[in-house]
Amino acid sequence: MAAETEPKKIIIDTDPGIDDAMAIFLALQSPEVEVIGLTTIFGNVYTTLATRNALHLLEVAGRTDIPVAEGSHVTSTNGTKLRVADFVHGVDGLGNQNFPPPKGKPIEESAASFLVHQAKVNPGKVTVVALGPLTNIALAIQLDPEFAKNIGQILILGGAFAVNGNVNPAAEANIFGDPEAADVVFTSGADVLAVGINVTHQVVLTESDREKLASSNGKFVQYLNKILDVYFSYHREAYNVKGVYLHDPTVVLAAVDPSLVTCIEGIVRVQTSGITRGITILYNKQKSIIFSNASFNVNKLLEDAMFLIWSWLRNLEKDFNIHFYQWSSQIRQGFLYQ
Ligand SMILES: O=c1[nH]cnc2c1ncn2[C@@H]1O[C@H](CO)[C@@H](O)[C@H]1O
Repeated sequence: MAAETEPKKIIIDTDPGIDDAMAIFLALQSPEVEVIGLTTIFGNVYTTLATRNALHLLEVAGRTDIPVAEGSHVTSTNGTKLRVADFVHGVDGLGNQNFPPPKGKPIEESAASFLVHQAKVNPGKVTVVALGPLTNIALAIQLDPEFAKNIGQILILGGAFAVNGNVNPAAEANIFGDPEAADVVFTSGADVLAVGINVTHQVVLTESDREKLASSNGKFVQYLNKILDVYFSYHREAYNVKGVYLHDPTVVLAAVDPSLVTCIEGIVRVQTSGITRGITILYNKQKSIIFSNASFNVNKLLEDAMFLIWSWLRNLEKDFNIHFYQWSSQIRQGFLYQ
């Protein structure tokens, strides 16, 4: 008999957020992972609203057994001038739907302390899926010098590797939200896998995909269909695309099925000042340069989005009860790159 593999324990650090909602539902629908907690952060919304939305999404999913730990309200350098993307996700972060307030409450422990604690009791076994600015993760690293060693892997939705950013030509939104924190994480020595917008902009849920989803009466798809309007409008106006980028779900897929992922390895640093504040620089070691600073550590970048949409749909199909398999051949032909 095949040995049962234990599901991978994940903590989702999140700023919900429409694509965060998709990612959280996707994780809850995937038996390969066990969501052991949500930690919250500013980004798409302020932290207070992120906590409220995280609790709400767990109530929608019927998973109030999962704890929510509230994260930092300020950046890792105590910055209070936060850039919040309500123009992408609506003022409530969930497509302006006026959902009722959640019944549940966050736990007493802070996000950083929850991360430290969980990594300590399950050394090497916990994956953090970081979907917002990296403040909580940097605080965890600063709180416990052992955290970078204890944590299994840190998967990051962030960075714009060799492409323009989405906040400005240099910076991607999550890195821009707290560049100092991002640099702490990339140089921490932890096992870091970054999924930049150079990848996620290839993972598009089109209008016709959405129509197919809408024809399902699954609970998650009905909910997502409601909140997606605002996200579609934003993408049409800002990027002139007839679809939405599946940023956060792509990172969850890298946790659910690492075999989908091809990576390149290199050193990543984040610029923290000037007009390129928030830019992510990858040095992929094609040329041997001797650095005077020996503390650089190697990070991995998700390189290839080829099979991700297919896989995303495969997972949600459990709820959507419709069939998408014919799409995989299209994806193999490379339409993602057109
Ligand atoms: O133009 C933008 N400005 C700010 N945030 C954005 C923009 N486009 C997408 N996102 C949000 O930032 C993360 C990816 O960078 C995603 O969470 C996405 O929803």
